[in-house]
Order: sequence, then C-alpha cells, then structure tokens
Amino acid sequence: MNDVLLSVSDLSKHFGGLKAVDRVSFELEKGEILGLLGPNGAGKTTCFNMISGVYTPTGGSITFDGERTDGKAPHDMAGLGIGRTFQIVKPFSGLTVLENVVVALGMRRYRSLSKTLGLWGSRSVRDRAMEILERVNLGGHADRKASVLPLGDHRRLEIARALALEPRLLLLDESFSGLRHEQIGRMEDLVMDLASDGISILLIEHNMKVAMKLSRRIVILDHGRKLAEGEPQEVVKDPKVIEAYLGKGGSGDVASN
Ligand SMILES: Nc1ncnc2c1ncn2[C@@H]1O[C@H](COP(=O)(O)OP(=O)(O)OP(=O)(O)O)[C@@H](O)[C@H]1O
Repeated sequence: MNDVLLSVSDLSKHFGGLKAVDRVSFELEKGEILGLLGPNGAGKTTCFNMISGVYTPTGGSITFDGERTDGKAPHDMAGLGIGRTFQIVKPFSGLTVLENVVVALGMRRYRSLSKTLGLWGSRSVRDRAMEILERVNLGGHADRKASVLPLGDHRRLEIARALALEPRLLLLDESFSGLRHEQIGRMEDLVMDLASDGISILLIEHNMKVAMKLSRRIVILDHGRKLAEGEPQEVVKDPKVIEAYLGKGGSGDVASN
C-alpha cells in the first residue's frame, strides 16, 4: 500500500532571477504531521502557494493522492481536499464567527458568494458550521463579530474555515505566531486532535519547540533549497541547520530559537 499523500519532486518557483524555491523534494505520508521550517525568506510560503494552487511551479511536480496537481487552480486543490490557513489572518471581519464558517461551507458547495449568501437561512448548514466551531473550541463565540476576536481565536477561526472544506491535507501557515504561552498549548492540542482524526498536516512554524513537539519529521529550507530532512531531534543537531539558524560558527541550541 502506498501511504504517501503528498509528494513534491524537484519543485521550483523562480521570480525573475530569484530562486524562491529551487528543486525541493519531499513526501508527506497519510496521517503525518510534517514540519516545513527555515529562516525568513527560505521559500516556505512559496511552497504552500504552489501546493495549494496559488502559484504555478516553474519546474518540478506535485502529486496529491496519486494525481499530478501542479498548475491546478486553488478551487480545484480545495475540491481535492487541501485546506490552508494564512500567515496573516483574513476572515470576513464584518460577519460573525458562525457566518464566516457558513461562507466557507457555501464556497465549497457553490464556489459563488451570491449563492452562498442564500444559505444563511439553512438550518443544516448552520448546524454543520456550529459543529466545526465546536471542534475548534469556538462554539461559545459563534455570534461574536470576527473582528473582535483575539488573535488566538482568529487563528482557530482560520482553521475552522479550512475544515469546512473537509480537507485530507491541512496546510498551517504559522498558526502559532503571536500566541501567548497558554494559547500555544491549546493550539498544539487542537493540531494533534485533527491529526488523530486522520487529517494530514503540513506545518510552517517558526517556533522550533512547537515544531519539534508536533512533527514526526521536519524538512528545513534555506534560500529556496532543501537543507535537511529527518526526525526533529536529528535535524536540530545537523551542523548545516545550526549554521542557517545561528550563523557561521554558531554552536547554540536551535531548539531554543
Ligand atoms: N510573488 C513574489 N514575487 C517576487 N518574490 C517573491 C514573491 N513571493 C515570494 N517572493 C520571494 O521569495 C522568497 C521566499 O519567500 P517566502 O515567502 O516563500 O519565504 P518564507 O520562508 O515563507 O519566509 P517567512 O518565514 O519570512 O514567511 C523571498 O525572497 C521573497 O521575497
């Protein structure tokens, strides 16, 4: 049985002369949490943008559940079961938390905002949206305006909207960034719950402790290239990784970054 859900092979994205991603290959197995790490500008978000269909790769291939997907549009990727969150949260801030998830459910069904608005009165859609909110522990905030949520809840709402797509693969782009200590613990629990429900997760994360705790394996990018790959404890000891994070001659602890 082939357990690979996502495979990227020699994946590249060049912007003019800038090789934002350069011949990167890795695989993510079904049910796995894989960390995609690296210093600022390493090419992580560009990888997400190719996997989720926002960018067409300059070269290489992306295979999702056995199907070549490079070059497909974002709504096709969403339809195949790839959901994502964004580094900068962007809910419909004038809508309530519940309405934000209703819109996400409707966009999945109709791909049209005007038809989606017709779902407002649908009891079954609102019930489904509520179920999703309960799953991310936002049930108690359903009727609040999204604009008033604190950052930790905004990030949960982003995940709720991605879950409306019923993803098999969830791309989490810095879902922990800016969270306070106790919010980090709750977010870790949520990510582990989602994975134990069978959702595979590709995680961009700057907080090395979080990435090491959650990820079974880690891929490190630097200047668009894959620098290292392996189990977290191995990867953080790799001299190349220490140099990328801490500079030449660095001898500190990457994990405390
Ligand atoms: N649309 C674009 N046009 C031109 N250059 C881009 C574009 N998108 C990204 N880049 C460049 O590609 C490189 C990789 O950017 P990317 O956002 O993928 O890095 P990252 O690893 O996600 O960084 P960070 O951790 O800071 O978010 C950077 O030099 C960035 O400036």
